[in-house]
Amino acid sequence: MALMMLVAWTVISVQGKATLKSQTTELLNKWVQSLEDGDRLYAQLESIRPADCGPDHLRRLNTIVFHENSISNIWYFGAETTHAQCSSVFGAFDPPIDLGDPTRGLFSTDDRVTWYNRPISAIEGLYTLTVVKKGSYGVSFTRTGNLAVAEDDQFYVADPGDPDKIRSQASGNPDLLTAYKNDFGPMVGNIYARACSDGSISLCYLTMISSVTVLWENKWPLTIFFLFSCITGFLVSQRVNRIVHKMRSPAGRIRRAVARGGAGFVPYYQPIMTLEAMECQGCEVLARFEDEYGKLYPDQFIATIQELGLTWEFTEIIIKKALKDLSPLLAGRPGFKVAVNFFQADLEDDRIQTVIGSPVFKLAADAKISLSCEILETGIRAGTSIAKSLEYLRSIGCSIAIDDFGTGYSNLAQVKALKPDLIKIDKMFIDDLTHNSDTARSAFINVILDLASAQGISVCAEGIETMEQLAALRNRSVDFGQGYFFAKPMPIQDFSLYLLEKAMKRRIPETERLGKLFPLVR
Ligand SMILES: Nc1nc2c(ncn2[C@@H]2O[C@@H]3COP(=O)(O)O[C@H]4[C@@H](O)[C@H](n5cnc6c(=O)[nH]c(N)nc65)O[C@@H]4COP(=O)(O)O[C@H]3[C@H]2O)c(=O)[nH]1
Repeated sequence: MALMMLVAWTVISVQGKATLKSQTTELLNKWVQSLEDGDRLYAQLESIRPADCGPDHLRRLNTIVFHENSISNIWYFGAETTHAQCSSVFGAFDPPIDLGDPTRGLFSTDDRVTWYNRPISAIEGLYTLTVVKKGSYGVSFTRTGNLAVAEDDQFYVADPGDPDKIRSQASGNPDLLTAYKNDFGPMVGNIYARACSDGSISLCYLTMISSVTVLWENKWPLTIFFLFSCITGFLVSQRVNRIVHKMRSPAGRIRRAVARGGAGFVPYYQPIMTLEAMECQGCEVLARFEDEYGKLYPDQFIATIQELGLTWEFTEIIIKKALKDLSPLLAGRPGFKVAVNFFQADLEDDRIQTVIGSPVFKLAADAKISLSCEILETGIRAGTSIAKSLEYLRSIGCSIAIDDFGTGYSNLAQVKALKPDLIKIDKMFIDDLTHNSDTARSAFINVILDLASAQGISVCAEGIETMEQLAALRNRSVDFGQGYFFAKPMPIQDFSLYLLEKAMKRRIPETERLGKLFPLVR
């Protein structure tokens, strides 16, 4: 945008400078013409007799002014060469006005006219530029603009009688600039530019022309400038919007979190219980996410992770965090299974060596934690190399679980081929399970149980919420269960307490037995 504005501004400046230069040259020519007119006039004026400021004298002065193009007023000084006796515009002065040296300029400002800094109320409001005096007469020129020259920040006024001669000067004098501003009338404004002369004197003619004039006279750069501004403004705002939106979108947030090594991802743990002994034999690791923009739940970010192709990076982050959380907790619990959800994409194709061969498995082995790889039933597709990956995982000590079983369309042969250690029956089959239920879903559970028992595969029921569901599952000899009935997924602090509490309860019968063996003697 800055570049576009620079281009637009350069175009305007170049155009503006050209305009200023031509206007300055025009002004200079008019000025020289005026001076020549004045010179021609003096001889004629000196011949006027009698010069007494009487009606006849004034009429003759007026007649001369009438026929002149560039002369606006004729002054008569008489014997007192510094005192104006009369003028063609103002008539006779009584008493005469002391003008001092009338070869100097007269400047007018908005609210007063100053002649040598002395207000002359009689001619207030009129704009007379310069009086050039020769002999008894002086002339004021028709306003053609003043000629000014500038060198660096010095500001000079040219002598009207000799444009090459500098008569007055000011350095940043605001009064003088104001005076010029007014003398230039509507042309003058807040922009001034220099058009340097080519001559030997290193002076630049300075004129001031309003920015409005410059822009107005150069409509096309102005149009381009505004168009550029509008378009760039629009594009920039769009871009900013997109960036902000991207940053706040789930995709942006997840990408940032993964890039920062998993900041914002927190593993939660949900206990997996043995339904016979009702003991916590393992847990499922379920990811949660929270950053400065708030929380995201798995149904909001799991698909995004897949779309971004960050599946393994994410799984590694979760496994590492879970191992760090659980290592101190599971030291005395051999056989405790930590189930982690895997993405199907990571188990397919050539990812097996690069991805599955990850150091996280070594970390798990070092911490003596047995991982269980959960893979969605919907992820089982014929013709993929998923079986090879699962074989590899099994070889490094990972057990295999088919998650959300019943929601996919895998046939039993496909499932058998994968040789899973565990099948997790989806919650929807558990939802309408009652003690005596004989619905189609409940019949499906029986089929799975038969299949699993024939193949030596364990079964876990997901989403157990009620005592009734639990009873029905225990009656069917389902091995494991998971659900809000036992506990919701929880952060590591709560999960540690949960395990501790369970361990304490297990010891109670022992304590009771001890109590019986060694009753308290009071
Ligand atoms: N209504 C009800 N819900 C229960 C009950 N017991 C457990 N759940 C919920 O059911 C989901 C079980 O996990 P899932 O089938 O693996 O389904 C998971 C899993 O497929 C995926 N997911 C979660 N964390 C991860 C992860 O770290 N990696 C991968 N790849 N997927 C994950 O997101 C899914 C949803 O996870 P969550 O929202 O944590 O939802 C969890 C859990 O909170 C219950 O009794 N009632």
